[in-house]
Amino acid sequence: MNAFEIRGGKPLKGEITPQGAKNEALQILSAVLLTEEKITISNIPDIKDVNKLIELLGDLGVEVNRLSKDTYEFKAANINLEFFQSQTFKAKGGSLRGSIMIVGPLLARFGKAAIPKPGGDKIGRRRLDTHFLGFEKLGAKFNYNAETGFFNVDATQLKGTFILLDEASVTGTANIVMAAVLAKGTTTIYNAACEPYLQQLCKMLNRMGAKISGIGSNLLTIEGVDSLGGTEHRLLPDMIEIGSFIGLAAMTESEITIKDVCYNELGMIPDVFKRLGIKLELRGDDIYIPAQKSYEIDTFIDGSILTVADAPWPGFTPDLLSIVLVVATQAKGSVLIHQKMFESRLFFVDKLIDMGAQIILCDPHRATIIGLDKKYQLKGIEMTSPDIRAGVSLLIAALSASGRSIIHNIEQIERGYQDIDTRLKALGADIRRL
Ligand SMILES: CC(=O)N[C@H]1[C@@H](OP(=O)(O)OP(=O)(O)OC[C@H]2O[C@@H](n3ccc(=O)[nH]c3=O)[C@H](O)[C@@H]2O)O[C@H](CO)[C@@H](O)[C@@H]1O
Ligand SMILES: C=C(OP(=O)(O)O)C(=O)O
Repeated sequence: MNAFEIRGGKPLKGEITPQGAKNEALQILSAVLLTEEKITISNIPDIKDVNKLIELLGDLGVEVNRLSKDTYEFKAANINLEFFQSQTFKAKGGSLRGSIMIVGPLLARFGKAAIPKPGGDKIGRRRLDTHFLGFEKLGAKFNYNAETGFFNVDATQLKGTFILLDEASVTGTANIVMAAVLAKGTTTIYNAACEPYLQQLCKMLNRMGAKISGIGSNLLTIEGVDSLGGTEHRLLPDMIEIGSFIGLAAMTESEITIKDVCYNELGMIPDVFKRLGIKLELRGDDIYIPAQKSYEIDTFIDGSILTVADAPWPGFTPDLLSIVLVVATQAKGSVLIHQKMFESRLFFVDKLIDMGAQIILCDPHRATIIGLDKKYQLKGIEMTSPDIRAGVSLLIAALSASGRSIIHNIEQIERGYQDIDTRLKALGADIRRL
């Protein structure tokens, strides 16, 4: 297992460009299975989870052509459905969360699909009911084979229908949309997730010939078509990286410009950081963060302590709550972090407490942070990254802390952040891979 050694306490300076969005990439890559024609995708991040899915597509028989560092061409003309039975598929398909989204397209195009129980972060229960209840509504038969650990679905012909999702699941909505585009008749999906990455997926599917309306809302209407064609697609910048860099700048008193952020797609992310007292300016389509000695957490209008909670889009994404939490440890004032969606994502606060942060973990979902207002610097320690976002939060804490920190299990961070050590070094960070 690799580790990072960080010597913290140095302000950083410069420009950083966000990578293409990890979670959009996983949806868009799955969609290439819907057509036998060529699909070109650009701004693909070179990160573990995305590369694993690309490899899996290749194993399934998709022709994969890398045109440049971040641009690939895919052609899913000859899919090997036998591959589902293999041990390789079990190992690779189960190693990331995003692989679940190959089920919808395969079911739609070939009438059957299987997937081992998918991986991803260990951040609490991560059920898949929404996905399979949706497929069943479209007429598929579903079974989970406890012995093999595989979810299987099959259908001779999917039929459009009204589906009220049991929750606004992001990957669940993407999966059901990709199944419904080739179903017979009209599908209406209510309580659909509507975050920008899903909007991107729906727009791409429409360019391929699908008929989806209601994009951006929680009510999607999909008129099924017989087949889909090729297209070109560019991924948005990764909004979680953008939020992480805003947090990094504030914590380390750094002057940083985050380039080409597609500000209009960031929803309430900039405002949440502003409520922590962080100054940021929109310059063109860049976010400029000046070096700040201090930042003060807002209160609610009635003077009560601010709560930052996650919610399905357009609410605040759960993937940035760990970053907000770490940034609050050095703010002036207090904030309650309420992680409603995942029940095991806040346990990493132990490490921050060891570093000197003042945090009360109220229960698995809530933590109160009493900001130190930079009066006491965090101190470097040795720690292990439990999940991707906690990992980056610990990295930010280590960069702001005095002395030396070691972060183990950085594979978690590298699931989602491309060349993070090299890019931070370019800003002046003292970070070394062990
Ligand atoms: C590969 C990928 O894209 N992963 C993202 C995707 O995961 P993923 O699609 O797996 O997450 P879901 O949207 O299905 O659900 C996330 C969690 O929130 C809960 N939930 C969801 C909706 C709802 O209305 N109420 C509710 O409580 C679910 O039970 C689950 O515990 O979306 C999550 C929520 O933005 C992100 O954290 C993940 O990074
Ligand atoms: C939880 C995340 O990823 P995944 O769903 O792939 O585990 C994340 O990106 O923060």
